Amino acid sequence: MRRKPNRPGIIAALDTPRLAQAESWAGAVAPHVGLVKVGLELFCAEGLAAVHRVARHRPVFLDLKFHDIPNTVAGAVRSVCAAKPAMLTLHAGGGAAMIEAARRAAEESLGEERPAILAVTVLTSFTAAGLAETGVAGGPAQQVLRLARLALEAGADGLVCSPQEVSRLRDAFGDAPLLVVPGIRPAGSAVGDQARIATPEETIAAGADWLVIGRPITAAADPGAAAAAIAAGLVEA
Ligand SMILES: O=c1ccn([C@@H]2O[C@H](COP(=O)(O)O)[C@@H](O)[C@H]2O)c(=O)[nH]1
Repeated sequence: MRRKPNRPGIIAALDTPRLAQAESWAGAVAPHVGLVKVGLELFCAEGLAAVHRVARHRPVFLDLKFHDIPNTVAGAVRSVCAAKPAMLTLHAGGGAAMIEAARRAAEESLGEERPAILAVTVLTSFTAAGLAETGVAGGPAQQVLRLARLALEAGADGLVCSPQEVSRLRDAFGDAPLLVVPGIRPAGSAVGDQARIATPEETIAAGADWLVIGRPITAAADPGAAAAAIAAGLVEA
């Protein structure tokens, strides 16, 4: 299982349906990032082949956000373990039994080499109002803490949360959980569909382990240079 990084790092999100594009980005950013992300867009187009191919550049954060009955999620985890991702995600809202089944399946598939199991708490695109529309009152921070406790008690190795919950999670759960954080926007970059955001430096200062960064890198004229600039900012921070 992938342990905590020696220092906080970047996961570059390769969000494209084209494997050739993903490989080109992976090659360009590899010197500046710790992992590359394969998400739904690339996986639905190219499947496990994409994980094998981009893993030639950096270890893979497989962000498919499983959310189904425990037996189905366990089967999905066994299937993706064939490509040996370093980390995979599921929705904490799938419940304790689902998370326990996922961890067991990963352990049975790969033993010590298993991927870290990360539980997605509240998507970074949610505002408090949007979350209330789904029937969750009390706001994102409260719901993130509730789901984080459930997920960690069920055996998750870490959490996916927004930059705005990182320090509260550290206060509540200490240093041990891996905190993997999207919703990162360097000063001046387009916010897009993200809602709960912060800069890379603010997020590291709050206690994140990994920053998941997509469009601020991949939409840049030179993705390698964009990743290098963000990484340099983190070293200074
Ligand atoms: O709550 C979440 C969980 C996952 N993501 C993923 O992170 C990247 C962010 O990309 P940007 O282009 O930097 O917005 C993307 O792949 C999401 O699927 C997230 O944003 N929020």
